[in-house]
Amino acid sequence: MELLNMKYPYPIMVNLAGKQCLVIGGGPVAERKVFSLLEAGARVTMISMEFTERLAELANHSAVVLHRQTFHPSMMTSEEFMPFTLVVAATNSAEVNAQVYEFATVHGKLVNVVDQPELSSYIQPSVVRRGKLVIAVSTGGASPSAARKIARELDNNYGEEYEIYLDFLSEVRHLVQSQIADKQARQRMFKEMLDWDVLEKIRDGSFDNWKDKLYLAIERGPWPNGLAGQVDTDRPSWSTITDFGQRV
Ligand SMILES: C[C@@]1(CC(=O)O)C2=NC(=C\c3[nH]c(c(CCC(=O)O)c3CC(=O)O)Cc3[nH]c(c(CC(=O)O)c3CCC(=O)O)/C=C3\N/C(=C\2)[C@@H](CCC(=O)O)[C@]3(C)CC(=O)O)/[C@H]1CCC(=O)O
Ligand SMILES: NC(=O)c1ccc[n+]([C@@H]2O[C@H](COP(=O)([O-])OP(=O)(O)OC[C@H]3O[C@@H](n4cnc5c(N)ncnc54)[C@H](O)[C@@H]3O)[C@@H](O)[C@H]2O)c1
Repeated sequence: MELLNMKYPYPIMVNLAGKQCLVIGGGPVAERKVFSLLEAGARVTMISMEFTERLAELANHSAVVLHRQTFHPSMMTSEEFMPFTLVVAATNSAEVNAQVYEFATVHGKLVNVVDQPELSSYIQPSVVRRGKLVIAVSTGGASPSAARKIARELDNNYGEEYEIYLDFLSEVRHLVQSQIADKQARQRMFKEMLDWDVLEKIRDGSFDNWKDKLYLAIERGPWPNGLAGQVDTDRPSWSTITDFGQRV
């Protein structure tokens, strides 16, 4: 079976809020990994002989815990290792990084090895963030520069307005879920509301006013309870959901 031979990375968004993560190494690459872990709300512990200035500064503000020492598997009993959800091997020694990998894998931890993508159990993509919208680009280690370049292109195409847009979509989705009982009606609404010119409204400053009117209209209803197509004439008809948002 074709599927059995596939070995593509499995793309998931991991919730690391409040999770303990361990980073071995304290150079610029470790620093980059630590900043993205902190952005995800992780609690970071580091082991390294040396640390960059910014890492030392983070430690001064209690954002990370630093252990200034050489990594050796024996220095951590498995009990101590238990709290770590994931591990990053970011020293400049391929041998030490491979040791970290072995050690972490034996203990069932997710591990990123910065110089050996083939060992990594996860690879870090290049990321564009707009609030709830996360666009991740990966080449699976083939060309980190290409991943970065493509992410920059997306960065130019998806402006800051997407943060407000995603908050809006999330909010209106909850509102629709509470107001429209019929599943088909809801799903059609979710699809068709993407055709409303919301991004345009955010850009031209008319969004807040329009949103208030839209929410009132959704709350006012009434919305169909029957099957698609069986809608009373005084209710917003199926054919007008697309332009419902434009008319409020
Ligand atoms: C996306 C990003 C995320 C991040 O790290 O935060 C990331 N690398 C970034 C930048 C970058 N890295 C390197 C350059 C120099 C130019 C070049 O070499 O191309 C640049 C470009 C730059 O700095 O502009 C050098 C490099 N990187 C790796 C190796 C080792 C090797 O290939 O063996 C070497 C060679 C070391 C050497 O030999 O000197 C390995 C990995 N780098 C990855 C991720 C993973 C694969 C991502 C993928 O392709 O899917 C992977 C496998 C492991 C991992 O880290 O998970 C981040 C962009 C952040 C942003 O968006 O701004
Ligand atoms: N994944 C990526 O995006 C990427 C990008 C560039 C480079 N790299 C690779 O990452 C490696 C690290 O890059 P860097 O610029 O941060 O290197 P660096 O040389 O500046 O820092 C290495 C760090 O590892 C620590 N270290 C070394 N041996 C150790 C040990 N036995 N125990 C504990 N700490 C130890 C050092 O004290 C230092 O803080 C590079 O050698 C390169 O192979 C990866």
